[in-house]
Amino acid sequence: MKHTNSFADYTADELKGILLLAEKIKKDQAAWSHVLDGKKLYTLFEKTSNRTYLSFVIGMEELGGKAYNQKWSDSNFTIGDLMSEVKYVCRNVDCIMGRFKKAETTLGFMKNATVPVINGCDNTFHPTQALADMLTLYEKTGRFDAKVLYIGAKNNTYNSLSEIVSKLGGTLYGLTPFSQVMAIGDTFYDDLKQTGHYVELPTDISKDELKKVVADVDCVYTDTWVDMEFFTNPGYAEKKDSIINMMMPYQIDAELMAETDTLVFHDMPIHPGFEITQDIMEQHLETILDEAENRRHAEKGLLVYLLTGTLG
Ligand SMILES: NC(=O)NCCC[C@H](N)C(=O)O
Repeated sequence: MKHTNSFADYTADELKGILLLAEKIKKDQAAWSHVLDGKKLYTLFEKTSNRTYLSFVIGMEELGGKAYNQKWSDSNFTIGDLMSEVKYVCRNVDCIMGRFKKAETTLGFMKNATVPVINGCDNTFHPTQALADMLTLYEKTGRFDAKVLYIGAKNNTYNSLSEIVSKLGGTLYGLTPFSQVMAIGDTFYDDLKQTGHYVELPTDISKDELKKVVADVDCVYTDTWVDMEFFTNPGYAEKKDSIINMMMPYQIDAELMAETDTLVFHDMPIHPGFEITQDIMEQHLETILDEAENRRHAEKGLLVYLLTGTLG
């Protein structure tokens, strides 16, 4: 029984196995349409969602299983003892996917659950997005050891992407002038640096130097400058202008992407005019939609692995 939160809990071979399984299922969906017959997935959303909801619910159905969705606000998890509620849920379902605002809640579920719990994005990690990103990179480059330049806020998506790229032998270059408040261990980034596959770029890097990195990598990746729940944080309105001013020099724009065929990824929802310009978004939208669709395919590989113990 295995939970999915930090990729520190997975070996590189396991991750490659899940991605290859995902690719196999994607190429012959009919052959896998009964593999999870009778299996039940409970999906819980405290944070809002489009891709995580659709990909898990439809993915589970395509594998022969069923997903039962619940809004966090309609649930009883916060009005009583969490441990006993989680244990009760596990008497009913085979797997839990939770998208919670805080890592403490994700970890509370993982500590008490007797079925696999998948983190569907909290304030620290977004592992299923990272699996979809690697599947997309593998499809487009034929390699697991891809080179990725992430430009944007240091956040949940960044953490999981950094973990998986470095674990699979690629290189993650991070240009992250702004950091979200996250419940991450003190040594997380130092440990990544120790791998030799994670490089933090100086925020005063010149545009010419940055363009050289862009030309050298397989993919430039960006995400929203503030996580979705951040909008409701007290004080956000006052901070908004300073965040925009700080981040605007790092926008993915035509000048940065000139004379290169480097891929552009975004985990969506996109905010054109902020982390990426409208023209660059439109130019790379098919790739971004391939990446978004791959949420479902990557999660199908993960669900089959977690619920059957096989990598196909
Ligand atoms: N594809 C997604 O699941 N996107 C939304 C989550 C990422 C973003 N960093 C957030 O937490 O709001």
